[in-house]
Amino acid sequence: MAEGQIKNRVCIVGSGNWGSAIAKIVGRNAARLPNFEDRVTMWVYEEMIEGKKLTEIINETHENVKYLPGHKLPANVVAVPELVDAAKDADLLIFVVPHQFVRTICSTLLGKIKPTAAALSLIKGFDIAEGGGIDLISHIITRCLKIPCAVLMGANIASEVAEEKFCETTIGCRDVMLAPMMRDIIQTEYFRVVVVDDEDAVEICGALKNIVAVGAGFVDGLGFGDNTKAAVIRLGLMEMIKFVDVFYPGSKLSTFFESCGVADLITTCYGGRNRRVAEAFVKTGRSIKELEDEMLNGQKLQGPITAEEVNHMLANKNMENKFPLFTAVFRICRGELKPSDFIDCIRSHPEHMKQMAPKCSL
Ligand SMILES: NC(=O)c1ccc[n+]([C@@H]2O[C@H](COP(=O)([O-])OP(=O)(O)OC[C@H]3O[C@@H](n4cnc5c(N)ncnc54)[C@H](O)[C@@H]3O)[C@@H](O)[C@H]2O)c1
Ligand SMILES: O=P(O)(O)OC[C@H](O)CO
Repeated sequence: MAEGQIKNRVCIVGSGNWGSAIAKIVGRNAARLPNFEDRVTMWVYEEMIEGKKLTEIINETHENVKYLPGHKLPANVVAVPELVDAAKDADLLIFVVPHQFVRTICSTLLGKIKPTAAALSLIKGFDIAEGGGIDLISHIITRCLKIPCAVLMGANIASEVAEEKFCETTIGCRDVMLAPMMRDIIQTEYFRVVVVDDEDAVEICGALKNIVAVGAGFVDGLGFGDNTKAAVIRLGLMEMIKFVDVFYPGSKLSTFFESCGVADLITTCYGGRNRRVAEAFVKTGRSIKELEDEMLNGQKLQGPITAEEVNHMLANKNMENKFPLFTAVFRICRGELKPSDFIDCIRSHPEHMKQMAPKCSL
């Protein structure tokens, strides 16, 4: 990051639904804070909208008419179609793309960004690692680009944030020098930031909650009620805690009580896209891919792919039965089980077998 009187330049890598909502916040903060350059670049994966380039529409109208229609972006947010042009001078790179695109983006940026830059990832998801495990997206960014990467996750449905409805978010950042800068460029009166140092657990919460949201959509589609959904949320939370406990030991239980944990689970299981498409999947019997294309107008689902990535690791480690909810979501999305099998899969959940309160090593 630039020090002293030098102003930090920000690039937002991504311009989807969440990318555009966060651009509204970041643009305004950059314009008002003395230690940031006013101009914020926003990399846009170029596409044509009714014969016109999306970048041109955004720069002329200050509205991302495809991914966040009805909301004006600040005029200092400039849409740039070339990734390297957008990112090369940035001191802070805010990554906010569907997780399946991150490796390609990193390889395009390799050697083309400032070596002193820092990153903040808003991406909820994992990737498959060599050797049968999973990779955290922030780790991929750090490893590929050789820059530090903090994370931001929370109960943050983009449309509500864009409407400036009050909410909280969690930044996971171990670097005490970078944390205030990250908070300042993000925080507003209506978007309140809590910074914790438990980076990996924050990010894992953000990824895993999307699997639980798919389960919540299944029970909605099957016509169950709020008690059932509460059970899915609770069992999902317990699997999230166990996942972190087993695979990322040393994380803190308190992180699950931040916005990135319980709060995001609740919002996503009631108001998110993963829930909505999973409900339609049960009600219509059509494929998730078909419904994603039809219902989301180019926006991307993260839950079904994350369930697949997590299952890849659980199956390799022979641990699918320890995470029956994650496993059932994966098998139902894949067509190996019927949606109506969901409750049977979680009826005898390990959480129901405990005789006493769990002993958690977190
Ligand atoms: N939308 C939300 O409410 C929300 C809230 C919090 C976090 N998130 C997370 O933020 C991340 C980004 O989500 P989003 O809602 O901004 O995106 P989105 O779901 O709106 O995805 C669409 C974006 O992907 C881009 N895209 C399509 N094909 C591409 C390609 N081949 N390469 C690169 N980009 C391509 C599109 O141009 C568009 O900008 C996800 O991990 C999501 O889980 C989303
Ligand atoms: O719409 P979803 O299901 O991708 O969830 C959006 C956000 O992650 C909620 O915080």
